[in-house]
Amino acid sequence: LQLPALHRRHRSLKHASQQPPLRRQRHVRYADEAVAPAPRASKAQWAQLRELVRKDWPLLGAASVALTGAALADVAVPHYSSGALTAVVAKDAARVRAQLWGLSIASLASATFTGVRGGLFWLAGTRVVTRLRLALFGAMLRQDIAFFDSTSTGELASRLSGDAAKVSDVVSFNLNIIARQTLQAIGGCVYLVALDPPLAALSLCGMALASFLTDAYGRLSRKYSRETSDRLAATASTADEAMRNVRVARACGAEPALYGAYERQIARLEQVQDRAGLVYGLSRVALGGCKGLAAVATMALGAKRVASGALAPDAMVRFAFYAAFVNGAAFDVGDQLARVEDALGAGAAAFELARREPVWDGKAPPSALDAHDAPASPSEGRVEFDDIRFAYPARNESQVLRGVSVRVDPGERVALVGASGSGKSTLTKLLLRQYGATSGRVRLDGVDVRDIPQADLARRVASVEQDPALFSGSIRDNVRFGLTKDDPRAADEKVERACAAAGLDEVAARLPQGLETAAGAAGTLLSGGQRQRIAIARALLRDPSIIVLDEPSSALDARSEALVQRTLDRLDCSLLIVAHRLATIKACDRIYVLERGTVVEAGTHSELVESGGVYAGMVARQSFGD
Ligand SMILES: Nc1ncnc2c1ncn2[C@@H]1O[C@H](COP(=O)(O)OP(=O)(O)OP(=O)(O)O)[C@@H](O)[C@H]1O
Repeated sequence: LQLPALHRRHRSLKHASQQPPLRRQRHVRYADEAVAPAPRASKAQWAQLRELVRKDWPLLGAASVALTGAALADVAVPHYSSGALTAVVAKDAARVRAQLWGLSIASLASATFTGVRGGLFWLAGTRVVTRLRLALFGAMLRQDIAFFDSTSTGELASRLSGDAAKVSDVVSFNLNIIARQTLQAIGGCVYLVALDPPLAALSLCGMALASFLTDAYGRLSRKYSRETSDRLAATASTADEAMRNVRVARACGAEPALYGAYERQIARLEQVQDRAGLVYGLSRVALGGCKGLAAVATMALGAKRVASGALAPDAMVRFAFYAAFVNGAAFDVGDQLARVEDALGAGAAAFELARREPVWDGKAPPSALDAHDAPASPSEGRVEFDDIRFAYPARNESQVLRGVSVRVDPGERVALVGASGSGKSTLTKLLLRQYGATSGRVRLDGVDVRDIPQADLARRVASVEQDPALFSGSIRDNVRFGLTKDDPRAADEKVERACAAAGLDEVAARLPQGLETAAGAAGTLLSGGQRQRIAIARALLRDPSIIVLDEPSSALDARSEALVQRTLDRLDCSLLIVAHRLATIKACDRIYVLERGTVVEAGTHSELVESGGVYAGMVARQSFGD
């Protein structure tokens, strides 16, 4: 599952815009349509499975040798057990002993080889699931941000855990059983034909009918399996959203509504699982019936042939043993083949995701995973938004930015103000290259941001979001998040300096373990203001040439606000601030006022107040886009 070479992923905007909408690429189907047999697992899925196991060929080779040994030993078992039985009936003690010795050796050999085979296949399966999960997680990290707008994290987690495990079972168990039972069935068939060809032909007809039924069941089960995994992903996504937002849910008394939503998703899942169970039951009835009738017919013909003298009674006993042995093996092969198809059906979405190419434009890929060695370019922090038009991919029809031009010169502080929804944050997202402009250019130091490797862009532009995201780990870990240990910027004294500049030191002094205090999953153990300071310290530590600051309107108290303001004043890098506070705005070199995706005014605080326009109205109302 190596991702294709980078150059193949360079796409033109035109190409990108021809991609089908993301919704259509996903496979969650909720309609309770009649279940039609699904096509066989596609060649692509088999090819991906082969690719996954390729590195484990030595392991699988050794497992196959053990498997062949186990199968041969197993084929010998009915020979000795039927021989022992006929010797017992004939009261031939010497033959009974000889047969029992043979049976003991065959059984011990079978047990040993089976153990080795099982262990080695298990190991191979573990490696496959690890590789698939890594490929999936890497693919997720590489996706364009628009992908995450239309795919829930719960669904992705479900692909990563459940679907990947199913695919690994194919290697650990299913293919292993298929190979073993196929060898046993072939060996047994050879034995049957050698014993009595007409009787063998009848037995084989019964098996052919059973395999036809198994195949039909396999197709249905594959379809159900795909549906089950999609619906499981949907339930995971509902649960994930509810758990992530449990505090809001509690505050709104929304638990019953959330429970109801989950219950509906589970009911849909149950529906498809019920149908799958019914089909499974019916298939067992048909297969069991077919097996039983084939055994009766074989016995009847065998009895006739023994009565006519065409077949020795001893040979008939052997035949009965081997017919049951081959029947069992053939049945298992069919059953396991259905499970393989089933698992590949369930894993199809995971495979597709692992191979999904992010939709992007420009020379550099959108994820730093693909640009480890990008050299740090010198940067002066000059930004130009040049006649930007933009609509979010998930909402193509509504233009959020309509011809916006904004400039930030090196070392300048520039504020974006305007009513909620006017497009201020969106503009900053284009600088961070979370999305690509539909038309127009965003340049950093004269270079289109789409051509700057993501790792380099992350070095030059730091961002402080309105509601900063934190990761599990300590406050210190969160401040140096993303920096490697050998990065000189991650040194303890630098972290402490950045924390002091952001006012985090006094927060840490009040916490039991200072900067080592856990932030809690998603920063739940800290207040909004504390999270904001961590994000500011994180940005300062990176020593960027420009900081994008989406200012919260209320997360900091007056004292912290003054402290952060003083810190910002001392910075010599450029600042692009989505501003909500007069103190911040006044200190800016230029202010752009946005209204419904266009710049309606630009200038300094005093110029704009004097002009008596939209901004002057905001100042009069003391309201800056809240
Ligand atoms: N990921 C997204 N997908 C689709 N539409 C979005 C997305 N993010 C924002 N929008 C829409 O884009 C418009 C502009 O949003 P934006 O966040 O840029 O506004 P803003 O001026 O920063 O507002 P605020 O001051 O409230 O943060 C809004 O109508 C919003 O609904």
